[in-house]
Amino acid sequence: MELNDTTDYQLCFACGQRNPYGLKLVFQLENDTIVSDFRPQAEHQGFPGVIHGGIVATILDEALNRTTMLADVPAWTMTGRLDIRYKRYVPYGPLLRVRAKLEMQRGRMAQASGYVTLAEDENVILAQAHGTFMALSPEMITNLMHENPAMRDFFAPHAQKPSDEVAL
Ligand SMILES: CCCCCCCCCC(=O)SCCNC(=O)CCNC(=O)[C@H](O)C(C)(C)COP(=O)(O)OP(=O)(O)OC[C@H]1O[C@@H](n2cnc3c(N)ncnc32)[C@H](O)[C@@H]1OP(=O)(O)O
Repeated sequence: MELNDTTDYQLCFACGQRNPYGLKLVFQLENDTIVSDFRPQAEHQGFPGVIHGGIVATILDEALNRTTMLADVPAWTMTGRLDIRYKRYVPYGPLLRVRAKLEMQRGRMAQASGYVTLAEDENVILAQAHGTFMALSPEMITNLMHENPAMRDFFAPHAQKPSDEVAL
């Protein structure tokens, strides 16, 4: 299972390593948990010294979204709903850590939860989230691969099987 896009696309705002404006998140698997560390840059602040809530939301969104790769039927998903509780302000400076877990999968829908802490102190939760994610249809993945050939390797396991293909 590939958690990170290593194709020559890599333009996702959260995880694309070629996106000059992106967060360049890299995900790892620790048992059943998706984990990523992130060091905010000056331009990620809202109030001085405080990481913008939208950036925190992006980190949580992307991490929760990745948990659907851990499902019995792994799937690339669209975020349908994301509920965030900002418990404490996220400081500019220290390394951050996000952890996310898949809670359930039923049909095309999955639910996940996760939280952001300082990497050096995971006891204090700064923000936590719960979300609902809907699997991209095989047809959509097939279209994505058609329009973005560079992403074929990434999406191929989730594309339509030849037997599913509709005769033209
Ligand atoms: C390249 C490297 C990797 C990149 C990863 C990038 C991750 C990016 C994460 C994102 O930012 S995704 C972009 C932000 N999200 C969107 O743009 C989603 C926009 N919304 C949609 O496309 C559709 O509304 C959605 C896919 C979420 C659902 O539409 P569907 O047509 O697939 O579902 P439908 O409306 O038929 O509903 C099917 C079931 O799901 C339920 N459902 C749909 N949307 C829901 C929702 N939001 N929350 C809870 N349940 C939902 C719905 O009630 C229903 O339940 P039942 O079957 O029991 O009737």
